[in-house]
Amino acid sequence: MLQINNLSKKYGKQIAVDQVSFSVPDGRIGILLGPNGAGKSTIIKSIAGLLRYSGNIQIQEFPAKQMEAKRIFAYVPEMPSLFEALTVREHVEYIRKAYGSKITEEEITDMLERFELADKQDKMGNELSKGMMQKVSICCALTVKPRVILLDEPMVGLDPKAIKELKEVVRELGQQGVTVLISTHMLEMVEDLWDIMFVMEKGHIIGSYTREEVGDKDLDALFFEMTGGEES
Ligand SMILES: Nc1ncnc2c1ncn2[C@@H]1O[C@H](COP(=O)(O)OP(=O)(O)OP(=O)(O)O)[C@@H](O)[C@H]1O
Repeated sequence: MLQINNLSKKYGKQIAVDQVSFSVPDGRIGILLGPNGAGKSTIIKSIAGLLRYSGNIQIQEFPAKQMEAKRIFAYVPEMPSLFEALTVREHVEYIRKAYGSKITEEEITDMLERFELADKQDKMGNELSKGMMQKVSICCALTVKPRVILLDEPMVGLDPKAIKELKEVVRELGQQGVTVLISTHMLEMVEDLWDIMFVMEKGHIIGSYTREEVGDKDLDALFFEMTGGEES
């Protein structure tokens, strides 16, 4: 479970996020949508512990700032940032050891194969394309075996095969009871993926729906209805 209570963030005098509260239950896939400047990245970075903020963020039963929360939480940033001098495999090993993850060798091999990184295991971080870096970043997050995972624009720069795999992985995570939150502009990429959606505008959540509530209504229609036609 991911729970945000009264989250506020100011940059100087400007209020970027104003008393926002929402939660994503266990095993559910949440998506965070909103026009440019709505405050999505500010929320994501607050959850990931990269910004100072006021309010409470809870990861499972732990406050997000506690070590117990950090151990069960993984974050895929919008811009992958890898160690230049570690190979693909070493990135995964590093995370496995740092988190004391119970991921098995077989699971690592399977994950690297799914993201077409198996034959690139010995490439260094600085020898990878942007898309490959993104895939390594995703694999590092999966290596944690998190209970809560946050993905910021995860499909940007990925090829169609990687997008397909990522969607499948996200669905599998949900089935395993992992809580997922995806921030994205690419409505078509998450159309068939989400369980609960949150739409932000000007620092507030202006609407939230569960899949059950909207039936077959498509995500585009819902989004534009709520934002009055502004581009995502
Ligand atoms: N480092 C910063 N310093 C000052 N203002 C900032 C900073 N980062 C964001 N802002 C402001 O906070 C508001 C919310 O920005 P944020 O990046 O969270 O929006 P967003 O919804 O992620 O937008 P986008 O879809 O364009 O990524 C905007 O008005 C933005 O100008």
